[in-house]
Amino acid sequence: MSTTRIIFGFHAVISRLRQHPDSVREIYVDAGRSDQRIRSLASLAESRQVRLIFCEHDRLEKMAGGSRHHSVAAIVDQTILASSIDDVLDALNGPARLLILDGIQDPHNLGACLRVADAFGVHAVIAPKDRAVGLTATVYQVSSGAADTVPYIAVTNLARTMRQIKARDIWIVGTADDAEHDLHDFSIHSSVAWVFGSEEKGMRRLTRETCDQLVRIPMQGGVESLNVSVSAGICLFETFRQHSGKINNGN
Ligand SMILES: C[S@@+](CC[C@H](N)C(=O)[O-])C[C@H]1O[C@@H](n2cnc3c(N)ncnc32)[C@H](O)[C@@H]1O
Repeated sequence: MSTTRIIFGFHAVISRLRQHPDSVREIYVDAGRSDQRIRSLASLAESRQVRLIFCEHDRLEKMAGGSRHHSVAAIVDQTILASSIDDVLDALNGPARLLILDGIQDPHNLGACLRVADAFGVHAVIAPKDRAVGLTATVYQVSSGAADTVPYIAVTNLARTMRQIKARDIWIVGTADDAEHDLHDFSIHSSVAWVFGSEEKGMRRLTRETCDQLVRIPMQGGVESLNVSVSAGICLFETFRQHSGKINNGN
């Protein structure tokens, strides 16, 4: 028997319908809405043969349990995009791009990290099973569908997983505002795993020590550090920029 979960919001529900229509059991829509957005969703659901149920606003509120639902929810089967890092790496036929998140607590940050991971072609997001938020309904919603496109792999021992990644010739770059190397002067390896720390404490000591190199994003103002998803966006954009430059220059 497969486990189900509830996802909320137009982006999350539409993305799930497009990526994994067979996993969508039913969709709930606020009966008070009949605008164009709802009509497009209804026609997409019909084309994928998924039942759309118009219900009272209160029912959606209860289903959402405090999350913002934007008048739409869906009951879906849990999808597992990949169960191990080896699954992901074995399926690649080019350089790897990975994102390692060491203990993100805030679902908004994890959702935003998944979103930038999707935008910049990350092959998997890896995080510890314990002391990290995991794929909650809010993460799904904030990720705007990226939780359905980027494999999220929760591991028991992050440092051990990092060593496995290194053994596959992937360069591991940790990020910290006190790192010696500056992102400006940093040539990013073709296969790279970026590591980001938690909101409050940054990377744990062992995680930091297991990195091949540490890099900082230069900042000008008075704040000590950037938000983790903003940092991930900057580093992944820079990776994308350098790697596409290499392709364009024929290197
Ligand atoms: C909010 S910061 C953590 C701040 C925490 N107080 C610390 O001591 O690291 C969350 C994560 O974003 C990344 N980050 C934030 N600012 C950065 C910067 N200027 N350069 C590199 N990474 C940064 C790091 O991965 C950091 O662990």
